[in-house]
Amino acid sequence: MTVLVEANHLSRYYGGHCAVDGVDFTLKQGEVLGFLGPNGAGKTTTMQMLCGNLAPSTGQVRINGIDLLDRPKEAKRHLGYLPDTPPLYRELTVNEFLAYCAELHGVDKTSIPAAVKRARERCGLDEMQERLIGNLSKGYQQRTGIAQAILHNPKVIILDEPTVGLDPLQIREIRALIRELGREHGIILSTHILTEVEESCTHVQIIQQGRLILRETIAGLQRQMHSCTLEVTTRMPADLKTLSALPGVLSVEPLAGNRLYVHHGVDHNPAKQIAELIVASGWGLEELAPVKKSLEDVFIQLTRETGGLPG
Ligand SMILES: Nc1ncnc2c1ncn2[C@@H]1O[C@H](COP(=O)(O)OP(=O)(O)OP(=O)(O)O)[C@@H](O)[C@H]1O
Repeated sequence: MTVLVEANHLSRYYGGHCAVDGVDFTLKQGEVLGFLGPNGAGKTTTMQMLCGNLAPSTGQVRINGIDLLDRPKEAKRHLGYLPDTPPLYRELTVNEFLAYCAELHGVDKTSIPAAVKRARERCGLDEMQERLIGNLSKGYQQRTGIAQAILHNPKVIILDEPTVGLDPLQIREIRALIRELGREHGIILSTHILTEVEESCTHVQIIQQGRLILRETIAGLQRQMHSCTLEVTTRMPADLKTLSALPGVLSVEPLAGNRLYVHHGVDHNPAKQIAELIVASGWGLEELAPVKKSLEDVFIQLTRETGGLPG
């Protein structure tokens, strides 16, 4: 798969303070990369360096194989950017605004109408084309912001918090649009919303105190969400001592009613033995299921392990 963004040992100092510290990563075509991190972790600084708006103190960024520092104009032709506050002109219609942006992106004059039509269609804006931007709902304004980012058909799209301030229906629509755009382009999506990463992204990257602490596929992240705990419910009270003696069981934690948590080792899942014991003992098996950690749990655990979050 084509590598669209390659960042090598990217660092940025503000005076003596190191905001981004030796970040490496790649983005390939067809990937939607969710960029997460606690406040002040270095997300905005990294995104600004990737867009060519901020010079790195050290390191290199290549966009579609072109060095962003050596050939910025050429490299930026392959980049589309939606900042967290989209630069929209409220007094222009959608068509007027997109045509103006196409000009700014350097789209050849004769190609502008076709470029505007294509971006408008892809972002579901056809019915709004003659409306003033100031009169559009927030969801349609955000679509207009995304349309301006893809006008010049860039290989890489960078979206900063694209669903902030939208209602649940609009959020769902924008996420579907991002997934669709992700098939043809490479997308980097900065967000604070963990479920957004699960819903829209193929990969996730977590930055903490300027360093990358995780780069994973969403499938890999979902594997990390499996904890080593089983929740068991029986009809009759189970004998905790007998359960604890099963191979692989580390401890048994009684909950309310006839519910229990059985904690086990990473390499040994005793679900089958537990089920057999409950049936053989006549305790009546009602439920036996793995307890899943939320993405939030994984995020907090990772950022705590690397010493970032208090508590
Ligand atoms: N212009 C600046 N001058 C000095 N320090 C800065 C500047 N911009 C950012 N910083 C510092 O660099 C660090 C990283 O900031 P950055 O804005 O990149 O983080 P972030 O992950 O985007 O945070 P947030 O989620 O709060 O926007 C922070 O400690 C911040 O205070």
